[in-house]
Amino acid sequence: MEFTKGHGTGNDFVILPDPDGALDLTPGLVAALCDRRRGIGADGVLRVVRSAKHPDSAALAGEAEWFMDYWNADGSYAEMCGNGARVFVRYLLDTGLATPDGATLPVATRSGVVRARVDGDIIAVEMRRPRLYDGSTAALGGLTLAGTAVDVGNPHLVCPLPVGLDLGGLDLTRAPDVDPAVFPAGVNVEFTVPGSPVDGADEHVLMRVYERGSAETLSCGTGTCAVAAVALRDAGRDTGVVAVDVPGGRVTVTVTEDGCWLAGPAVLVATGTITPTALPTARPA
Ligand SMILES: N[C@@H](CCC[C@H](N)C(=O)O)C(=O)O
Repeated sequence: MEFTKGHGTGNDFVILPDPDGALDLTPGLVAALCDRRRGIGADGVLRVVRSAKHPDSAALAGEAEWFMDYWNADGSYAEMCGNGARVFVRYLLDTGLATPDGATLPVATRSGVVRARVDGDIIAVEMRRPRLYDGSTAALGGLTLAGTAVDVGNPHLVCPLPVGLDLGGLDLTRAPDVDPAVFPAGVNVEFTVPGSPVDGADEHVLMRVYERGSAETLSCGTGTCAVAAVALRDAGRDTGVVAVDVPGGRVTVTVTEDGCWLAGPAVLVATGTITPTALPTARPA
């Protein structure tokens, strides 16, 4: 089984080419591949399959040739992965499965078709405009933090920290407790503090994230979109450009009237061959 390893601002993925959808990809195999000591190690898996060849994307085959079959490290599915989409596009281009023609490149996901633009090292994807819902809370380490629920195709809870709380001091070695009535399918939880002004950005935010299905990651693209939308709302704006610093680097989020562009580096670092029989015993998600 061939693989490529790639990342977007440190959010890392095992990429599996499977154009005809022939691979029997199970939650156990995904978890084994993502195991950082016994497998390859990653926050998630991106299977590269023709849209026409996968039941979740066949209806989108007329709009996008390739389907990003995204899985979290624990073997669960997610509807959308912003950094994954950017790395997926890097893979399509570098392997010649798609050709940059100056226009946007469509990619099918479980949350619909996203469009990508390439500018050298930077890959930007346009996703849906984040939808802001009611407040909820996240509890960790004896703190209960207020946040805003945000839908970016997948669920998020954005919690700006009260003044005086240190972002780096949060213990994200375990999942924050959230309200299961508000998030019955789980949620990605972002914690933020304001940053100092950045040229070309209307707002600047520093963020850490605890991802559903992957634990703390160095970056979460959809999370940065959720954070940007909340920062703009709190600044009294509907649209704008937000620089978001994550532990793995910086992305730029541009919220428009009808969408949200996520831009940042996307890098492929290795290719190789997996020995499936040597992987840790498949375990259920
Ligand atoms: N890291 C991703 C989000 C991946 C999915 C998430 N863990 C979920 O379960 O919703 C991103 O870059 O958006």
